[in-house]
Amino acid sequence: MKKSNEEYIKELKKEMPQLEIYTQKEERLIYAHATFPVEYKWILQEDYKYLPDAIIVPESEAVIAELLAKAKQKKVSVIPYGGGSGIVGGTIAEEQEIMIDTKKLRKFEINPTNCTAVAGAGLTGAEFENMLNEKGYTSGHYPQSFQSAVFGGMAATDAIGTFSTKYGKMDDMVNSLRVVLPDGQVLSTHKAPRKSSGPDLKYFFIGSEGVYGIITEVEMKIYPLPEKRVFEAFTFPDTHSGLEAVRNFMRQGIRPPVVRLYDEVESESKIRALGYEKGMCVIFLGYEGLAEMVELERKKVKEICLAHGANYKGEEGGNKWFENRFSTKGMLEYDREKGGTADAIEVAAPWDKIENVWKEMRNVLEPFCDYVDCHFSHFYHTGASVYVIFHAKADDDYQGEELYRKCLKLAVEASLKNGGNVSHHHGIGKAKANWLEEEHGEAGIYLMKALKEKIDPDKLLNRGVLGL
Ligand SMILES: Cc1cc2nc3c(=O)[nH]c(=O)nc-3n(C[C@H](O)[C@H](O)[C@H](O)COP(=O)(O)OP(=O)(O)OC[C@H]3O[C@@H](n4cnc5c(N)ncnc54)[C@H](O)[C@@H]3O)c2cc1C
Repeated sequence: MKKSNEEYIKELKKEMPQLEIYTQKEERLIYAHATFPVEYKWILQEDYKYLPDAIIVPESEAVIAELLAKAKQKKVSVIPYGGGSGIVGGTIAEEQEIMIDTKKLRKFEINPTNCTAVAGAGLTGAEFENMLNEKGYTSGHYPQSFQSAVFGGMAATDAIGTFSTKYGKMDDMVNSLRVVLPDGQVLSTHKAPRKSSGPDLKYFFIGSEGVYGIITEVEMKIYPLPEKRVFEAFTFPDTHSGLEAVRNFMRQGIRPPVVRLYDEVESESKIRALGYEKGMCVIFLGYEGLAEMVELERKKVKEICLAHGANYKGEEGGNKWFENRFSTKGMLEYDREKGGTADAIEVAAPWDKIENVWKEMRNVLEPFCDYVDCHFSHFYHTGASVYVIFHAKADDDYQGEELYRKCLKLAVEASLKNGGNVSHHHGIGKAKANWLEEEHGEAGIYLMKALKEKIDPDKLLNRGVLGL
C-alpha cells in the first residue's frame, strides 16, 4: 500500500472504527475492474494490472464529506465507485487510488405533489423503479444496465434508457442533486423546476464522471404509471427511409418513448427470427401514457412510416424486443473469450450528418471485425444517436487489447471526421479522453481544466478521467 494511503486508512480506522474498509487482495480485485472491454482483457492476461489500495463503503453523505476533506489534507487520490457497469475505464486504479463505494446511500423519498422522488446514489435503476411502481409511479428510466448501474453513476455519466424519446436522458430527468465537492463541502442544487440565476449548477456534475465531486442524491422527475403501453414494428426498404420517417414525426413533436431502427445488416437476424421480408430494415416502436394519446401517436406514426415506404408488421416483434431488452449476450460474451473484443460505440450527430457518421463508422470497422451491428435508438428534434457495435477476434488477450484500441480509435475518429461527437451516453472515462478536445475545442477544455484546478488543485478525485 502507498505510504500516504496507509496513513489515511490507519487514521480512519482509529477515528471511525465503524467504517467498512476492504483491503484484502480478493476484494481489491473485485473492485479493480468494471466493464470497460480492455478490463476483460486484463483479467485474461496474467496478474491484474491495477488494484486500488483499499475500498471504503461509507454509510452517509456526512461521512463522504469527512473522507474527502481528509483525503485533501493527506493528498490521497480517490475514485468514486457506483455499480461498476461503466464501460469507458472511469474507475481504473492506475495510481493505487482508494475507492469510495456509494452502495449504502439508499435514500428513497417520494413527493407526488412535485412529481419527484429522491434516489440515494447507491440505489440501482431497478430498485428505484420498483419502489416507484409500488406507489403508482415511474421514472421512465430503463438503461440496459438497469439492474447494476446506480443513481450516482448514472448521473455522473449522464446515462440514458430505452424509453428516452419520451422521458429523456439523465440531464432531462434530474430535477436537482446533492454532491460532495473535493474539499468536503456539500452542495445541494435548488429544487425549483427552472432557474435564471446563473448557470444551473446541476449541469456541472451531470456527465462530469466524478471529477468535480461525489454525487450523493439525485432528485428525479416521476410520472403516473401509464394507462396503456404497446409495441409494434415496421419494415423499411432501407436505413435512409427509416431515418427520414423518424425525422418527420420527431419534428412534429410526436415522441413514442421507444424508437429503435436497425440498419440493413443488424436487421438480418431479426428478420430471420420474425419471418419478415429479406433485405429490409426493422424498426421497433413503443408507446405509453394515456390510452387516447397512445392511439393518436400510433396513428400519426403509422401514417408517416407508410408514407416513407414502410410495411406494418403488427405487435409481435416489438413485444419480443421488450421481453429481451436487458439481454447483453453477444457483446459481453465476446469480451470474455480468448482474444475476443467487442464494444458499443455510441455517438450522436445532427440530422444532416448522422447517415454519414453511421456509414463511415461501419466502413472503417468492417475490415477488422467478424461483424459490426448498427442501430439508432435515441432520437431528438435536431438529430440522432447511432450505436456501432464491433465484434473482433485476435489470437490472444494482449493482441485483443491492441485490437480493441485500434477499433475504438477508428470508430471515434470516423465519427468526429463526419460531424458526430465522441460519446452520446457511455461517457469518456480514460478510454476516450484523448479525443475530447476535438469535440469541445481548446476553449472548452480550458474551462473544464480551470474548474478542476480551482476546486481540486492536486487532482485527487478521479485523476485522468475526462483527461483532467
Ligand atoms: C451491459 C451494459 C449495458 C449498458 N447499458 C447502458 C444503457 O442502456 N444506457 C447507458 O447510459 N449506459 C449503459 N451502460 C453503461 C453504464 O451502465 C453506465 O455508464 C452507467 O451509468 C454507469 O453507472 P455505474 O453506477 O455502474 O457507474 P460506475 O461504473 O461505478 O462509474 C462510472 C463513472 O462514474 C463515476 N461515479 C460513480 N459513482 C459516482 C458518484 N456517486 N459521484 C460521482 N461520480 C461517480 C465513477 O468514478 C466512474 O468514472 C451499459 C453498460 C453495460 C456493461
